[in-house]
Amino acid sequence: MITTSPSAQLVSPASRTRIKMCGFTRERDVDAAVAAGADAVGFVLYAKSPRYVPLERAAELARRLPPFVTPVLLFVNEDTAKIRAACAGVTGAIAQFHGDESPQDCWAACGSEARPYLRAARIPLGDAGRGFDLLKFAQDYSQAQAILLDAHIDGFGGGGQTFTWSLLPPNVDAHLVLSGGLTAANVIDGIRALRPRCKSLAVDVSSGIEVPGHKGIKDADRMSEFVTAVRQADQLLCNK
Ligand SMILES: O=C(O)c1ccccc1N[C@@H]1O[C@H](COP(=O)(O)O)[C@@H](O)[C@H]1O
Repeated sequence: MITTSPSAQLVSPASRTRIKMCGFTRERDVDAAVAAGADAVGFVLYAKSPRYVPLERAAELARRLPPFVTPVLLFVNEDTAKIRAACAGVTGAIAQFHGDESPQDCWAACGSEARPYLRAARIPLGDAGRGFDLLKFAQDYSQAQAILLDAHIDGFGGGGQTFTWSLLPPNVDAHLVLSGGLTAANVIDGIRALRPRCKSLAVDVSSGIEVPGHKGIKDADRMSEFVTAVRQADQLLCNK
């Protein structure tokens, strides 16, 4: 017989928010992310990023991952042949397109090979977010496995900035991944604001799990706190 403490709550599978952590450069941080409960671990293959790792290094780090933790390769306006080669070099990898890639670019690099990919939608900061047509974007990139929402900043991403979640449309016919400036302190609000608006919601964090001032160097405590906060959000939404 399975017993639970009176205060224990079962979280239904539908309400378990998947967590991607991104921008890894070190073995110990990858291991800590897995231990904390990350579902996906991202590697930035964009040479201008402070979190950049060459493909061989990403592949080496990804080999540490246990089954059912997905490696994600992040690209910004990369050459199609290089994307294909990179994905082929990392077992089980999915791609994240974070630049100006068109639907056709994404299809040529991944879709035509039946490889899942995420497409980043870079939402303008503040009130300007109102002008971003997420419904059209989701339709244009309907072949993507999910649309990843990030704040529009210089340098394409990883800036630790939030956009205004409340300005997004109430009904988006897509799986969404919320990112951009998430931390253990704000992710509960983010999940509560976004999950009712889409088919499913996952979250993605990079800056918010780093040692302050050290891009690409992750903090094990921050990773655990982030996962704990996401699980609290799941409980809150489960009990509504
Ligand atoms: O991490 C980077 O340096 C980066 C560079 C270029 C494009 C995207 C990048 N990171 C991604 O941006 C989002 C949000 O990150 P943050 O939590 O606000 O730091 C996330 O998907 C990162 O992987």
